[in-house]
Parts: sequence; structure tokens; C-alpha cells
Amino acid sequence: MSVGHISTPTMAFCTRHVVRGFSSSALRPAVIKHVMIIGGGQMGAGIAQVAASTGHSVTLVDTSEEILNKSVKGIEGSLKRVVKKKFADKPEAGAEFIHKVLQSLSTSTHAESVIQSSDLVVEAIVENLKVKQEIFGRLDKLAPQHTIFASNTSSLPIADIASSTSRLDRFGGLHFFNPVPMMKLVEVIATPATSQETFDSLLNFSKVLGKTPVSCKDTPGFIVNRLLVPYMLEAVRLYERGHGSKEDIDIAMKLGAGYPMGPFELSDYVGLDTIKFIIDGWCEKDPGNPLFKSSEMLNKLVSEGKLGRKSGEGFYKYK
Ligand SMILES: CCCCCCCC(=O)CC(=O)SCCNC(=O)CCNC(=O)[C@H](O)C(C)(C)COP(=O)(O)OP(=O)(O)OC[C@H]1O[C@@H](n2cnc3c(N)ncnc32)[C@H](O)[C@@H]1OP(=O)(O)O
Ligand SMILES: NC(=O)C1=CN([C@@H]2O[C@H](COP(=O)(O)OP(=O)(O)OC[C@H]3O[C@@H](n4cnc5c(N)ncnc54)[C@H](O)[C@@H]3O)[C@@H](O)[C@H]2O)C=CC1
Repeated sequence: MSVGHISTPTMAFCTRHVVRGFSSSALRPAVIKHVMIIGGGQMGAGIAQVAASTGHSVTLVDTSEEILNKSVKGIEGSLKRVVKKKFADKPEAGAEFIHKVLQSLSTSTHAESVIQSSDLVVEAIVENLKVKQEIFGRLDKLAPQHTIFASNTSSLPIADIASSTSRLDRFGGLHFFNPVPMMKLVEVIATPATSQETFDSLLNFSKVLGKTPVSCKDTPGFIVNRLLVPYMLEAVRLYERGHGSKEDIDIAMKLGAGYPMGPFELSDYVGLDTIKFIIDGWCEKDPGNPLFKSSEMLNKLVSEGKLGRKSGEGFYKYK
């Protein structure tokens, strides 16, 4: 991995945008080659997979070798599903593709030793502001000048996470969707301090990953979760009131509204702990808002360690 190198695109880049807080020598968006993903859970592993599949060298960071081994195993499994479709008639090319992707992927339990060679850091750890701030604050002191920081947070203000660093202009949000290899959308979030170059780099990066980016303001839930969270919570309340079984609610929303998963299936898929983090955070900030009222049932499931698919049980059982 080359250290601290960053190249710029050969094509002329349109500079008609308003430039926000960046030196004139860096008016063009940076090309991102070396990516560090922090957090090897369902989102981090998915982002790492897609980035390594699209020509980036990727280091996936988590707290233990055991977790990272599990992440890489999951990535291998997902890649096999991808090539089964993409290389349906060419199994050898499929095997070669997997080999190449895995060669572009390394793992580490020590972000500090990788940061020097990272053009972009994408954080996908637990949905907790203090933990995210702590990790970015630490890495900010060691990161090269050009390195862009991005958070995959579902619900926290990007500006609050960025405030632990001195690179407010090189900080933005990159919000991916689960499962990352399948979901085409990325929400790209600029805070008022994010430079236009950083925003353009994040937009370009999303496109290189094969995704469709949309531009979002740094407002609670951005676009998708601002609409999805109240819907999912109302489904739980409907069930708590005894107005429908969870199975019927799921069937109804799949067959009646065309959703690929019903709200309970999707909650288990996303992770009930993540949903609880989101709701608790929003409820604390806006306690009077009935849309963000927490759910007893959700709290109970999380306190019992029933976090959804990842723990084997949530609203449904998966063992
Ligand atoms: C209060 C709540 C707030 C939430 C806030 C936190 C969350 C966030 O911040 C933002 C989010 O991510 S929200 C969640 C967004 N995601 C969704 O809505 C997913 C909905 N589900 C689906 O699209 C499909 O069921 C899905 C694509 C998953 C699966 O497709 P199918 O239903 O057709 O089922 P399968 O037969 O299993 O899959 C079909 C084929 O898809 C491929 N595939 C699926 N998962 C894959 C994966 N992980 N990796 C690679 N390929 C994958 C695969 O080709 C599969 O075919 P087979 O391999 O032959 O089965
Ligand atoms: N689950 C979902 O559907 C989506 C989640 N997100 C967001 O992505 C982030 C991660 O979510 P998931 O992948 O679902 O969580 P997860 O629980 O599957 O994975 C989190 C990973 O972060 C690791 N981790 C925790 N602290 C760490 C640290 N200090 N250093 C390195 N690694 C650390 C954990 O060991 C774990 O492997 C959250 O901010 C969440 O809100 C965004 C979009 C969708």
C-alpha cells in the first residue's frame, strides 16, 4: 500500500460550485484509492466488500481478530452470491474475481498503523456519538492532511461527530444501505463546513462503487431514515396495540405496499440495537415528538440480547 499518496483525476473537473473552506491548490475532488473502513459488522463488511470490488485497496478495522475473521468469511459468502449472478456462465472468471477482491482487502485491529496510507476513512461502528467522536478525534491527529473522514451513521448529526476533529472541511457523511452489495443508494451528507471538494470526492467515490448518490443536508435521519423510522415504529405500536400480528403486518406491507421486507423483518435485518440507539437519541433531542416515542417491546427485546438476525433472534427466531 503506498503511503499518503493521493492522485487527482485527469479529466478537467467543473469548478462552478461554491468553494467552501479549501485551499485553491486542491480545487479538484481527490481520487480515492486507499480506504480504511472502521467496524467490520454488517455495514462495514459490506462497504469493504464493495470498495474492494471496485478497484480500491481496503483495510477493514475492528476490535479483534475473531470479529475480523467473521467479517471476511461473510464477505467471501456474499462475493460468492454476487459472482453466481455476475459470472453465471464463467465460473473461472468468477473465482478469479473473488481472489482479486480478497487480495485487495486486508484487516487490522490497529487503525493508527493504517491511517497514514488512507485517502478515505469510512466509520461504521456502533451508533454512539461519544464512541464515534473518540475514534475520529484520535485518528485526526495522525491522518495525512488530504485524508477525508466519513461516517456511515444512521441518525447522528455529522457535524457533531466531526466536531471531535480539526478537519471540518474534510468531513462528511456517507450513508449506505443494508445489504450494501445489493442496495444502490448512498446518501452523501455535507455539513455547513464540508468543502465542495470533499463533497465531490464523496459523490465520485459513491459512483465508482456503482451506487447512486443523493445529496442530503445534515438533518435527523437525512432522507430515508427520516421517513423510514416513523413508519417502522408505527408498525411496532400497531402490533403493541394488538391491531395486527407481526406476521400479518409484514405480509400486508409486502403485498399491499410493495416493500421487499415487512417492517418486522426489516427491523430484525437492520438490528434492533441500532434502531433503539436511533430512537433513544431522537427522543432525547425531541421528547415531545410522538413520532420518536420509544417502544417498550423494542427496549425489552434489546435488554434480552434479542438484536435481530445477527444474534439469532429479534421479533422472529432465526436459529
Ligand atoms: C426504525 C428502523 C430504522 C432503520 C435505520 C437503520 C438502517 C439504515 O440506516 C438504513 C438502511 O439500511 S434501511 C434498510 C434498507 N434495506 C432494505 O430495505 C432491504 C429490503 N430488502 C431487500 O431489498 C431484499 O429483501 C434483499 C435484497 C435483502 C434480499 O432480496 P430477496 O428478498 O429477493 O431475497 P434473497 O433471495 O435472499 O436474495 C436474492 C438475491 O439477492 C442477492 N443478495 C441478497 N443479499 C445479498 C448479500 N448480502 N450479498 C450479496 N448478494 C446478496 C443474491 O444474489 C440473492 O440470490 P441468492 O444468493 O441466489 O439467494
Ligand atoms: N444496520 C443497518 O442496517 C445500518 C446501519 N448503519 C449504521 O452503520 C453503523 C454500524 O452498524 P452495523 O454494521 O449494523 O453494526 P454492527 O453491530 O453489525 O457492527 C458494528 C461493528 O463495529 C465494531 N466496533 C465497535 N466499536 C469499535 C471501535 N472502537 N473500533 C473498531 N470497531 C468497533 C464492532 O465490533 C462491530 O463489529 C451504525 O452507525 C449504524 O447506525 C447505517 C446504515 C444501515
